[in-house]
Amino acid sequence: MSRHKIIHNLDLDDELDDFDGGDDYADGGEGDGLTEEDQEHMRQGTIDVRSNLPPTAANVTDKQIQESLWHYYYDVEKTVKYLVSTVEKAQKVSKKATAGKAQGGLFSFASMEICGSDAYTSLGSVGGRYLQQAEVVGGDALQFQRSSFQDFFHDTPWLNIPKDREAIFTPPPHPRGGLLGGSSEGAPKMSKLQALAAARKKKAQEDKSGSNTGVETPLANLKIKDDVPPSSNPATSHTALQSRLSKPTSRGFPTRKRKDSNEHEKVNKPPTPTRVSQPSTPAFPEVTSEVDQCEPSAFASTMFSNRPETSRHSKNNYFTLNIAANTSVTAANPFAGPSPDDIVIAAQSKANGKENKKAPKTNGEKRADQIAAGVEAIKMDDTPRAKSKNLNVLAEFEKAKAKNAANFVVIGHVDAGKSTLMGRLLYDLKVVDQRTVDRYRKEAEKMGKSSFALAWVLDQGSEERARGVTIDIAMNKFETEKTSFTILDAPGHRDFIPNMIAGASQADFAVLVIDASTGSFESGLKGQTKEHALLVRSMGVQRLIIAVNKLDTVAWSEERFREISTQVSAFLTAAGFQSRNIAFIPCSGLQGDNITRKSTEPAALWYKGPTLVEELDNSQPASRALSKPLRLSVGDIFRGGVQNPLSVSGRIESGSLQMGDALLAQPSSQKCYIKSVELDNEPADWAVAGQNVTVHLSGIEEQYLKVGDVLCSPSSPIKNISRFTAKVLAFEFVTPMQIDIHRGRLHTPGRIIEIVAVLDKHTGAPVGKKKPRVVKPGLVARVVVELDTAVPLEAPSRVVLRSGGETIAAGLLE
Ligand SMILES: Nc1nc2c(ncn2[C@@H]2O[C@H](COP(=O)(O)OP(=O)(O)OP(=O)(O)O)[C@@H](O)[C@H]2O)c(=O)[nH]1
Repeated sequence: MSRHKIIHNLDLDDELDDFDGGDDYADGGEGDGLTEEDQEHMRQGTIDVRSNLPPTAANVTDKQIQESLWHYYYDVEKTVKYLVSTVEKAQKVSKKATAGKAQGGLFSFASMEICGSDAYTSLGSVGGRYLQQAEVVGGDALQFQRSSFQDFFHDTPWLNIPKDREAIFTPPPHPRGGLLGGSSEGAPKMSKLQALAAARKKKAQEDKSGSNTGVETPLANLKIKDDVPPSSNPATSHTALQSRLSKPTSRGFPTRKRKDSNEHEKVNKPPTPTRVSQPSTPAFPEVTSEVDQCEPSAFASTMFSNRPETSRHSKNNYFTLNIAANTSVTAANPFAGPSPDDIVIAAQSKANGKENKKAPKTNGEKRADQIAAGVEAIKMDDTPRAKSKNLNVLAEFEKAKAKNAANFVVIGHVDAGKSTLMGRLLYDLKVVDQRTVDRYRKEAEKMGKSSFALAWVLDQGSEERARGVTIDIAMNKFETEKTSFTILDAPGHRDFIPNMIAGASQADFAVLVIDASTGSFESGLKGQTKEHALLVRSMGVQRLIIAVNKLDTVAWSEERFREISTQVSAFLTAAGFQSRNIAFIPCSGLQGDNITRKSTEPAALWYKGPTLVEELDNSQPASRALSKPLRLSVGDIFRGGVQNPLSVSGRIESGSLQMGDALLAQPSSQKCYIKSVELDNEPADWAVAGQNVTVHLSGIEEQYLKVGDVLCSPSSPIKNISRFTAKVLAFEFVTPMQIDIHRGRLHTPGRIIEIVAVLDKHTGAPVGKKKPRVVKPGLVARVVVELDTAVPLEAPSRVVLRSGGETIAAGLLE
């Protein structure tokens, strides 16, 4: 049985009895308090042992026999063996002592030196190891000791000991341990009889001083924390224990319930792994502030491990603290603690005000809220408004003959080389200058991550740089002759898929980066390569450019390129991409081959197709929902414009806006006004669908706006809904279940309450059973989703449904 189990199986009462009896063990009683059964065992055992002892051990007393019998649980054989060996040892000592005496009695004195101060102070009593041994065996040795002692001093006047006969007391070689005090760790192991004698001595001292230290120590170890109500468990409460432990007892031996002669030793050993340990200090600062609390011993912890959790140290507290602590220490230990997905969602739901859900309001509170809302509604808005130029924005847009604008999201498995590829592209197009890249290179080298220098052009966060992983969408712009592009560099790590979804929701098309190096393509395909491709497709992305990257690692093998292209295009067409909308480019982001210039590598000359930038420029201009009502998804909120107004940035999904326009923020239903507009950090009078814009607002306070909200025109507002029907493609098994609903930056909890039908992928007609209980991965189904709170959503928004950190389905609101 494991030690853990042994300790758990101990009976508390038994153990406490042992504590009671442990000291009585040495009180000299001869079986006082023994049960009748024990007395009979003892009587018979004494007879048996005596009859088995050899003549050399004739001097052994009944008391010694009985102590040994008790120790060995009436095992006659062991008792005899033990007593014989003890007598033999004593006789050896005695012989040596005799020899010593013959040499002037110095040996016995030397022996006393070995015993050290114990022997000296316990002279004639117990405690000194040597003397004690002699006393136990009785007979010759002890007599010899005493006589030799007397002999030694017979010619010595009192207190006038000649120098050459003075004792030199040397301390014991090890700190004294065990029952005589001090730690038993590192101390020489006591013999059993030494332990008995030590216990006697201790008892005698306690009797003298009237103190009860013998029970106080285990009691202190068993101390139950004050926050456990004493009455909750009378058998184990502090007072109950104290009264039990300090109860006087007349028994000479502990009761026979003892299971193992070594149990004390066991429970006094260092803490077991089962101990309910406090979390380490740095992670839980709040907990460490309570260091004044007594820690229970290992024994007590084990015995009381079932006690109710205290409010202060409840598991919940640990969990909350853990998250809080880890969010700030991720740089030190990046992947410790809760997953970044948890952190992202926790932070965003906090921003959405969904953390710490309040208790339902009372009627009185509701009435007060209504009155406050009414007052708010009739309040005069005295914020100075920007004067509208009353432009015909669509006509202005036509006139401007602006370049095509396109957003593309860069997706792919973690470490496929997405950021490096985009960093290279920006560097080669001179969007990023040489000095900046040199600086990144030096800094990256210092951190031992020199290969990430180009990725740092996109990965600007210190945590991203320390971890070498993209965490959030990085936005960058560049222009070709025909098009103004916005790069949305998405994280590849599965923990940051919510951020990838936010990026994909703003994209007109996608660049899928695949790591062609040996083994990486295969593992990426099983990982996020497929998931990302499926996600962007479900979110309405139709065009995909596949950058078959890191071809430098496989010597620009055309065969490898073909193999990857074949496998990936088979998967993509199965996922709903049309072959004319997908293109493959062999490239090396690190070396810059086939990104903005054709590769000059001799091994890469087999490729005659376009570079990545050329392929990007071939993209058809994205259609803009210019004539539809305004919908601006809030991607970021900040203060900092002229006179510090509240500013938001995001993509205009549909419609248009201009300075001075009134807006409605949903779901808060707060009205506000556009004070000024910025496009690409330049002031502008207006902006249209498809553009990423910054608007500085007036007439609204921060608490009414959150990331993921929608700004719309008050005349055609988006509605807040708490239930919708959607046509979704299942990535995993879908059943009525708890989910998180993602639309762009909006995340909200809810549940699938009904699976209406599984649908034919091509016709959209219901197939199979009505209201099936489960949708298998790969099938399309119509589901009804209920949200915890009403949010601005409308058909035909694209939503992603996730559960437990996995994307389970994605599709369109109906
Ligand atoms: N040999 C070689 N290594 C490359 C190439 N492109 C990127 N790498 C290396 O691959 C590693 C990962 O590059 P990143 O650009 O951070 O990859 P990523 O896909 O952006 O990573 P996440 O955004 O975290 O998913 C870095 O060490 C790069 O130097 C390439 O073309 N050839």
